[in-house]
Amino acid sequence: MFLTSAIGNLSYLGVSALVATLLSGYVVSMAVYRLFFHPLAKYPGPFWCKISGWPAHYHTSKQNRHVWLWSLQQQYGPTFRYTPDKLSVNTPTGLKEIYNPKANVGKGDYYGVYPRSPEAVTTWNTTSKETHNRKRRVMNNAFSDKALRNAEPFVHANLNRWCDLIKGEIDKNGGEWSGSLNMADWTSHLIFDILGDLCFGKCFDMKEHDSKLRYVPGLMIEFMAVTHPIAFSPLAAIWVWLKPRGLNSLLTLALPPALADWAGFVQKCFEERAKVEEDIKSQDKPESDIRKDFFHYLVSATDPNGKPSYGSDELFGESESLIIAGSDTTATSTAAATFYLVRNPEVQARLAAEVRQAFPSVEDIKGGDLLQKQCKYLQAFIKESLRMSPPTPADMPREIGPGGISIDGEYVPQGVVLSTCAFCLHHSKDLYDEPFTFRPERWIVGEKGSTVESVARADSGYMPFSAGPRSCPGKNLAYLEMSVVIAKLVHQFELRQDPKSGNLGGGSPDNIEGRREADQYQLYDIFVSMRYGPVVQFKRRA
Ligand code: HEM
Repeated sequence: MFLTSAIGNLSYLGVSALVATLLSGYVVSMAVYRLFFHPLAKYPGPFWCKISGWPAHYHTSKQNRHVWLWSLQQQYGPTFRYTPDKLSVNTPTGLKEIYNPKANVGKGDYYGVYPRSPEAVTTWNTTSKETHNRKRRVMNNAFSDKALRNAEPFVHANLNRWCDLIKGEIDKNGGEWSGSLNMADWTSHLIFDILGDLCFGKCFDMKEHDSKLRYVPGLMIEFMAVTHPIAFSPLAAIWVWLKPRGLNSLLTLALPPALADWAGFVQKCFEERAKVEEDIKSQDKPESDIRKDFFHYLVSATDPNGKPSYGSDELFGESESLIIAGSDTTATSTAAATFYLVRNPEVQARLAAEVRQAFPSVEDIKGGDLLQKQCKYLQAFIKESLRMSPPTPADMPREIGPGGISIDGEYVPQGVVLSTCAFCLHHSKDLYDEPFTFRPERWIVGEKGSTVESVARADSGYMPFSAGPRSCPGKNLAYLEMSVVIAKLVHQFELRQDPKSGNLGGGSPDNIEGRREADQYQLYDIFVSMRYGPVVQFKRRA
């Protein structure tokens, strides 16, 4: 009664002053709590990051999240606080303890931002362990050794055609060096085509000069570039809360055109593929006629009652995740590999010699022990490319569950978000000598000072595919693709940087810390990565 009459007597200015005072009080007490009483108060980190998540959001929106985290590691050591409730733990034990099947952690709000509806959650973005177990079993079947053996011919068919197109570029230019080819685009077209074949049983034909689909990778980038900063913003929890309360419907109505086109492309991919499966079944064709692409494993998965496991929204979600996870990552690593080939001619020559000795004819190159175990320098080259430029370069956040967790011997309570960051670990001076120098020999015992201990130390921080139950199921496919692409390239061609392309793709001394090495392939974090160049010319190898 007294309060109502007091408020009734206040002027407009008085009410504003009261609200401002209450708000400031809240902000100040929250800041004091976060600085001095929060469970993460004892960890080092920038002042503003301890009281607010906006500095981290700023660097995310600039696509520099991984580089920024690395610069904090330089300043504060491997373990630091970078938002009020997030701790980055860039140590080999941190990596093991956070990302293992028994760790008391799960995916949280970051991932909850992505699904377009509750039914469209995927293997990648589900926050439920139960749902993940169910989905991951299906995914593991799709990536089994047998499934990969069935998939390999399609990788070669696309790759051989791509190499023929490169030869066409050489011939068009007079038969010696080709014109200048931007490998960010060329590798993207190749890997998208392979993914189309392996996932939906149909190559997208993006590598063909008359392709009408070359705009699609740009749509996907736009989707990630918009969604990733939202998912890492301090408003992510509110966003996730609002999604089933009207936000999803609003987004369906008011989606920016590029994002709507992207959703349309994914929808078309999975509807066309679902129709093929239906047609085959209705025509009672033999089992052997069915292409065992990834989609086949999803569409034929059944629950314990024999009913299809995946509804159409879920199939949409999985298709979208697979296109992004399976194409952009491998395209980035392949573009990065061509960058390191042209920047390191002596490495390129040694690779060519190794591959040509193992496979006298380019047609003989195929996955298996000879390529993937005995070609040691090739495998070291791939590892070094993925170390220097990991395609998912920043943090993979994991939220601690009830009861907390012990990390590097320290107790951290429920609700805190932990992560390691691939770019930080991969550029840690404690694990790698000269971490910004490209040196495949660091992975081979006995070469240029590498010892059993130094290689084991390097391995302990190597995490391009993450680790544990949510690590990448496509890892073996990615290694297979990279191995055959690089082997077939160096077997047939010499590659050189277009002299007129300047330092496209590399770092620059006047850039921010972490982006200053001219010979490091630069990634722009959108959870996966945007990249530019390198611009490469090709010549037939004598
Ligand atoms: C160089 C290539 C690749 C890299 C560096 C890479 C990296 C990763 C990483 C770091 C994760 C963990 C993401 C997280 O914790 O949020 C992941 C998950 C995943 N990747 Fe890959 N990936 C690659 C290729 C592929 C390919 C070729 C496919 C499939 C065609 C694929 C499918 C997936 C899926 C479905 C997940 C979600 C797994 C789960 O949550 O259980 N990836 N990948």
